[in-house]
Amino acid sequence: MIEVKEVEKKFGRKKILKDVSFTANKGEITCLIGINGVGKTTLLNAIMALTPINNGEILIDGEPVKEKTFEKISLIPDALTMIPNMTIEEAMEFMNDFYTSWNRERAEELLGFFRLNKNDRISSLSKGNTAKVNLLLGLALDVDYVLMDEPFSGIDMFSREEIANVFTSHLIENRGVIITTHEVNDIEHLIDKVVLLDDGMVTKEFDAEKAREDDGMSVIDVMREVYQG
Ligand SMILES: Nc1ncnc2c1ncn2[C@@H]1O[C@H](COP(=O)(O)OP(=O)(O)OP(=O)(O)O)[C@@H](O)[C@H]1O
Repeated sequence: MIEVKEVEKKFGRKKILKDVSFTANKGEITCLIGINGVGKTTLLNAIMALTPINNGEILIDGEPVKEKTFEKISLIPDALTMIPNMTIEEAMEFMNDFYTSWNRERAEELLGFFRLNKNDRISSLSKGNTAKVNLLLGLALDVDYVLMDEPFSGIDMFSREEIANVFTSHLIENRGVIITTHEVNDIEHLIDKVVLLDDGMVTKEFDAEKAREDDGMSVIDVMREVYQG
């Protein structure tokens, strides 16, 4: 389980995260929702210990992040960080050399799943295919937790659909996934848990399935209630 406890984060004098607490379980998709600039990326970076926090605590399976933690958690940023001149295959080789947790078989499977050509250069890829390569590189790591920053942002409907299909496939099964987004339309049916962020705090944390079954409310209905009163 990922436990975020009373986390506070300042940039200079500006308090971005004031008091953020939530949990994300293995085998579930947790969605962090909030408007642009609310601090979603900062929160993912904090979980990965890529940015220091000013207060609070973050635990992965009951322990603070240490070197070994990176063998069980990966962050897929909102942009691909590979050298543009590389082919997809070279990027995969690079990952293989760099990470002991790289799973060649899963990488090949993802390549087929996304119908990507491994001889294509990264610089020549469409936005949708770039997003897919980015996901491939993160999902092919054998880790328990995957953090994804806006995986659906700025890409066409068909690519979004293909990416959404990954979430219901065995390629995700049993892992704990945290996704950030400011639009839930495409992925509403995939989400197990929702964490709504506003003004540096968690305004609501709820089980999406339970809201559907018990109250007949979609994630968007709950958001409307919280944000518009
Ligand atoms: N390194 C930094 N130094 C100073 N301010 C920063 C830094 N990184 C982020 N911020 C500020 O922190 C706030 C939260 O940024 P963050 O990128 O975490 O938001 P977000 O919710 O992910 O937004 P978006 O949906 O636009 O990606 C923004 O006001 C941003 O300008």
